[in-house]
Amino acid sequence: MTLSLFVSGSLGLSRHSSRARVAGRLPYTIKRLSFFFFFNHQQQAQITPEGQGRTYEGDGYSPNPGEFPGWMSTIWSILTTITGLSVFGSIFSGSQPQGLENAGLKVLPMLIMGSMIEVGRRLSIWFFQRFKFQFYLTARFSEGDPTYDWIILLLTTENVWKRCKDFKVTSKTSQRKWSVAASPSPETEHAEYVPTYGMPQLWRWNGYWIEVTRSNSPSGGFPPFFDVDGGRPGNSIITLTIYTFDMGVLSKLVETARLKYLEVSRPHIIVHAMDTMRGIAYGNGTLIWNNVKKKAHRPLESIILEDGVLDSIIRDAREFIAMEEWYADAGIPHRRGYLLHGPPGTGKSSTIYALAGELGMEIYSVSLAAHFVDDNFLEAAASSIPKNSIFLIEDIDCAFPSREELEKREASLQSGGMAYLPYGMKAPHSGRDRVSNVTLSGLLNVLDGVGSDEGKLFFATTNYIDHLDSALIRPGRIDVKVEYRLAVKQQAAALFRRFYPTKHFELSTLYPDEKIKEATVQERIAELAEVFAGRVPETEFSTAELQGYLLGFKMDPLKAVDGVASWVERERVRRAEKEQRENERKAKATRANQGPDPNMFGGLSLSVMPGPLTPDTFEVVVPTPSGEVDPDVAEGS
Ligand SMILES: Nc1ncnc2c1ncn2[C@@H]1O[C@H](COP(=O)(O)OP(=O)(O)OP(=O)(O)O)[C@@H](O)[C@H]1O
Repeated sequence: MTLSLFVSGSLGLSRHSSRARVAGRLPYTIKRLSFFFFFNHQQQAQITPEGQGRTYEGDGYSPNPGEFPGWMSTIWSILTTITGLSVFGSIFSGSQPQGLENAGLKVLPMLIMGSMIEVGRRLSIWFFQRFKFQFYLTARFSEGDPTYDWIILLLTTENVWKRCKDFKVTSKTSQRKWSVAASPSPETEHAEYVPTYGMPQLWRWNGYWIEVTRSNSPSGGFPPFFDVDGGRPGNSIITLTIYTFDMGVLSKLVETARLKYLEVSRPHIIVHAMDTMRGIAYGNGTLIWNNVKKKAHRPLESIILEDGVLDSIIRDAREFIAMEEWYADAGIPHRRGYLLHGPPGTGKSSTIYALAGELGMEIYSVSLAAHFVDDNFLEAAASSIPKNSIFLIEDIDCAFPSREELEKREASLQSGGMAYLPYGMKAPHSGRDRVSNVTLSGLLNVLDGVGSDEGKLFFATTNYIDHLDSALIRPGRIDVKVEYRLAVKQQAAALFRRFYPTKHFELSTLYPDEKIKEATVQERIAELAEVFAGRVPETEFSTAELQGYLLGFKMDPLKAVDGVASWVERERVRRAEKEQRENERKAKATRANQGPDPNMFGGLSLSVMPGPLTPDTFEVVVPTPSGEVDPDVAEGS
């Protein structure tokens, strides 16, 4: 009775309520109780980091199956079923109040029991949640973000996945894959073993227990036809659950991972690009700098430029990095833009890679010609690049013609025969007018905006500086312009010396026949280098071309020197022939662009023959796409 009164009171029922009313109000009261506990829980859920193994749906809470002891739920459902049946049975078995009274008397203790069990269950969940929220914190690392690479490297080096039994095996390439050593001598391995990290792992780090899980984010409904490390669609997410009160543990862990990453990647140059397939799949805002390549560190000495050029670039970049505070004080955005321009194969890209290695920076390279890169994508890409990185756009001119170029084309269309093009026919070069979905204003915004802030170096390369819009290369966007030229004699000689390091040669092999002189190997190589450079005409060949020639004589500097003059002649002839072919092609294109002669209709030439116009008196000449007349003339019929 006491218990019954207590429950009645706690349920907000008056002592004067009849038992029937108790039975009637009970479901409502239980609901209210549930709401009370749910409400408390939901408050907590709002401050809970995501991904903690429970689901919150709408405004209700449903613990995941198996999360909380299931026996309580079972007992509760049995009790409520029995109770419900008894109540309804009692109500409908007899219409007399006496019957109802008896039913209430029998059922009430069971109801109370059930309610108490449910209350207990809810309370336990509530305390359990609070305990967990107090004692752990979670951190999520998404693939594509630089922190993902830091953490996965730490997990790999700490052998967190050593119990993993599921691997994806691929052949070794320059693509970075975070594989684990499958044998005692991984250097001799020809394959890479990437754990698929299917099972959660428990890891003890610096005295803290950490639970590591890997999941894949939803692919946004994109068909799962492409593969990721785990062989499943979607962007991989590493979740760390650290059992601690102290938020500092997380930042210490991330910093340790970052330092480890820097240490491991220092011998390489890391180049991030966007993965095409994922670019499409996650073009809806999620950026994936996931195509990561490791390149061998390129020593600065291996870059052969005219005296002082390389030094001045490095000095400028170092000064920029060191003067962050000065920029902030002066209210100038801390960014610096470099444009390296000049003929192909003169060392523009090589300079950037060597510089990245020297400054310990990673390169984030975007191709404006990629079909999934538009203004929004570019802006998001640029702003997701971490501080102290190089943002690189190679061949920036290929994305769009300059305003001047467009005006020229416009004028040519106005004055030329293209005005006569029949409806629906495209100008031959119209497909090349826009090889990119990025607009000039979009690119300017990126260079001015957040993407270029925060200590990032922006590098662009081009073979045609005069094709670039003047707005693009004005100071503030491009601060330093460096011209690369075809090789001068001093570069040819330096390249020769680099090609033939003294340690590989005996003096006897550096002299023809027996005319060996008193000299060191170094002196002899230097002498040969001067002869070589003397035979290479100045600013006629790129460094890459000279390198290509020398590669044919890797161990034979004498032959390289002997053959260079005839190679120069052969190259000149080849170039002249190429130029002639190019001129002919241009002439044909111009003829085609000049439009039809007065006898042309819709691109078809009509030659009217004297006499009456019958099907036998005209011929249809079908121009080929290049503007040439098809030799197979179709006779009118
Ligand atoms: N100045 C140079 N010093 C050393 N190597 C060079 C130099 N120029 C070119 N090379 C060599 O030639 C090859 C191509 O060089 P690189 O890609 O840097 O030229 P680029 O100017 O960027 O060409 P492009 O304009 O076609 O991109 C590389 O293998 C590089 O080693």
